[in-house]
Amino acid sequence: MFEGASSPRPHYPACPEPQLAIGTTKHSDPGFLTILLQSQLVSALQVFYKDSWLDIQPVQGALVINIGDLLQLVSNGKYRSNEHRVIANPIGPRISVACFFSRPFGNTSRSYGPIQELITQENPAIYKVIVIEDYLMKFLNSGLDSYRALDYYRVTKMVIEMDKASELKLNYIWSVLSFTSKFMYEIIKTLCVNSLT
Ligand SMILES: O=C(O)CCC(=O)C(=O)O
Ligand SMILES: [Fe+2]
Repeated sequence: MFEGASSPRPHYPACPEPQLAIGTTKHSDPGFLTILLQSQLVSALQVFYKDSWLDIQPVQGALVINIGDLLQLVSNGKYRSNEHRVIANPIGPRISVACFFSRPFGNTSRSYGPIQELITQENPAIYKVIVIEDYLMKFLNSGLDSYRALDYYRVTKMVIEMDKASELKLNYIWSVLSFTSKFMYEIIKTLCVNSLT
């Protein structure tokens, strides 16, 4: 086994009423890569692709490779992690063997960021550097949210683009406001002066 690899065996009991159960919720794997030997028994793994769920049919002797969030981060978004889920099934138990390639265990102060060689002026870093400890906390706390831990590390640039019509409208509102406030100021001044004299 490589450093940073773990190999749990997800075990899914048969579900008598799958229509009432969730199975595993939609998620992307937090590490770099996951190599999966799917149970041949039943098709239960689904990948979210172009707004719909696709069944990943088990193929005899084939391994499924899932790209994880950390690979998306270090490749500066060139490789995209996939969102997947496992649906509940009346046939089972289903046992698959997953090998997660994540990060060296025990060293939670380790940091990762987009690979320097991939960063140019045309392709600036779209992710900040993460510290594993902080990232894992965000991952564990994200629960059923659709906002992923990785999303917290996006470099966001607020670009406010305004079309000509909105700009004209804004200028108009601004001039009306400043005229009104000048007008109001003059009225208040006159009232004050009058009341004092
Ligand atoms: O059991 C499977 O087919 C997928 C398991 C999985 O997505 C996971 O353990 O992260
Ligand atoms: Fe997964």
